[in-house]
Amino acid sequence: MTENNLLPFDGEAYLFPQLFTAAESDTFFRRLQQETAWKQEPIKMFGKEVMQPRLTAWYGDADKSYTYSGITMQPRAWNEVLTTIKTKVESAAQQVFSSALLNYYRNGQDSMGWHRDNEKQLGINPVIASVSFGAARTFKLRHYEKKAPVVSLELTHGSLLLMAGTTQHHWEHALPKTTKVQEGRINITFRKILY
Ligand SMILES: O=C(O)CCC(=O)C(=O)O
Ligand SMILES: [Fe+2]
Repeated sequence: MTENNLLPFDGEAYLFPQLFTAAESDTFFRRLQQETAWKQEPIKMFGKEVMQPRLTAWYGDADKSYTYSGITMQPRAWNEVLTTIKTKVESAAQQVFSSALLNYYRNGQDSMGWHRDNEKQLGINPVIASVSFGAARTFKLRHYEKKAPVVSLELTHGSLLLMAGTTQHHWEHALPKTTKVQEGRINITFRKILY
């Protein structure tokens, strides 16, 4: 990997700030916003059902369903725009993906809490490829056991973040709420589901 590792120890994270040009990214944002089957899903939090603070959709190879934060998602078939993005991401990541979780953060009040992408279905040291379009948002990683240090990144329009190695064991990540952003952001995390 020619990019610099952003994590000081216990994992790997690499940022490609401009995998896609601004013009490509504008088109992808608009198409993903319009063509995706967005839904707001409930999630169990301390035994209570609450709505997730974002819209989501799950796409992927037909034989790979996925359980994420307690919800099992049936994948929709890859469409043209996702296939185009996936092909470019696979060549940057040097790895093939089976599935994609799409997240639509409608504004700065939409968010994702601290978690690790450590489901057994992803294997021991998964590569997670995270592409962002639309409003730039701050993404945070922090060491899981120590809750520090915190590494903050700006995920800008057309960027790719790769998390690899032992990151999902030792680091958790989040997309915090912010009052500074009024515009939407669409994120796609490509994953490889093994079974
Ligand atoms: O929106 C982001 O950048 C984070 C998404 C994420 O962590 C996930 O889908 O697991
Ligand atoms: Fe995640």
